[in-house]
Amino acid sequence: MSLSACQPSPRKGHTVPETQDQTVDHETIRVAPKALLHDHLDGGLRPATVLELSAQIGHELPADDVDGLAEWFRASADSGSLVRYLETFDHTIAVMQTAEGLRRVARECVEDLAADGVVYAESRYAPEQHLSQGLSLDEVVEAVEEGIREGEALAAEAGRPIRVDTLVTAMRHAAKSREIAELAVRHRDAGVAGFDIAGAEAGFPPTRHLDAFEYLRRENFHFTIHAGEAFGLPSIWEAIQWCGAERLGHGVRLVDDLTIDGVPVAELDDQVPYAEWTEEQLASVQLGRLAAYVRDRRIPLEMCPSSNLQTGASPTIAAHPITLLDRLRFRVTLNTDNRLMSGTSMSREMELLVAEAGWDLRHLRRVTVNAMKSAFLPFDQRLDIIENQIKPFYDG
Ligand SMILES: O=c1[nH]cnc2c1ncn2[C@H]1C[C@H](O)[C@@H](CO)O1
Ligand SMILES: [Zn+2]
Repeated sequence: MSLSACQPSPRKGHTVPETQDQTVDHETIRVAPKALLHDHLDGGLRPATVLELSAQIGHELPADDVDGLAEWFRASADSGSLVRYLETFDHTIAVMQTAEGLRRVARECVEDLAADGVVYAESRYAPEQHLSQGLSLDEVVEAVEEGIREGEALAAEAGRPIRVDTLVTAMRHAAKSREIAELAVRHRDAGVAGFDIAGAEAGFPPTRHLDAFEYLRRENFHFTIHAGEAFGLPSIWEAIQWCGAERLGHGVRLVDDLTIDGVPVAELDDQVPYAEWTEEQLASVQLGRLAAYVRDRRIPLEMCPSSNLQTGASPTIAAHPITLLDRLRFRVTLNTDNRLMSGTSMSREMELLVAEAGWDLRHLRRVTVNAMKSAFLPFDQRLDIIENQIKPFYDG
């Protein structure tokens, strides 16, 4: 992909002079420090690792070489339906059933993120899906944390320091969320920074898991909820107002609560890309009560553009609500969701927005700082990363 390839490359030290045109080239994006809040551990395996581990355990795969398998995941996830998208995880979860497999996948995840310039990430997975070979829930968490610490050490040795915390997820169709919430809290001092629910959204509202969320609040623990991806405003409303979610996983359907003269913005006749909207057009957008609450309270949106294209939540990158919500100053963050299923990375998500949605370095800085502000990390540590890693790069 060519991205303003004629732009001057950044100064030595990879900082960007304040006077420089804010368009951004491939190399600047690659080296820019990134913060990632929404990345599934079981959605980010290397195809080569899936092949190798499958061969060891006799698991049958739909392709037998690296490129073929990578393409199979991407194409199969490209179904336009979240439920079908989720079926592809059978092949990654199959090779994450032993401590060794989990440790390796976690280690490689950290190395891959660090190589992409990510300096802080929260990696999530559902321990209840990794019990088929006899591991206990605690053993699953311990294996993942070991792998992450190994990955952090290797990345530091390679000169790419990264901090990775985990979010422990409960599957929303199951009835284990209270037990999983207690598991997360048990490991809070060993790298688990928060809790989440994931899986098919329609038919499985967040309030099914109210007991878990009430428990987590009593424990002063952090949680986010996948909401407003395959289902609309009621799911977001429940996640925030009933369950007390601190952040929203996706939240893309919040756009349904934005109107101009009573018409939802996504249904306007004249569909101009959000990047091209004038200030006057932006000022004419009316926020419904829920959208206004989300913006007023600075509730972070963990947005994942490529994933949303695959599940049908958005038609194109240019028309993705992330650009409108950012321009309206919601607290937007940019994420990968599932790097394997989307064939993506943080750099690629940034490149797509620059190439197709009019983003420049100021947008990338904003979503990066937003993500760090919204991390489930102690305040002083968030500040340290913003001041010492993110701002020195983006502000030059
Ligand atoms: O985007 C998603 N929405 C809902 N659930 C998801 C998404 N991506 C991954 N998951 C599910 C599948 C994984 O097995 C599980 C835990 O990471 O979370
Ligand atoms: Zn997700």
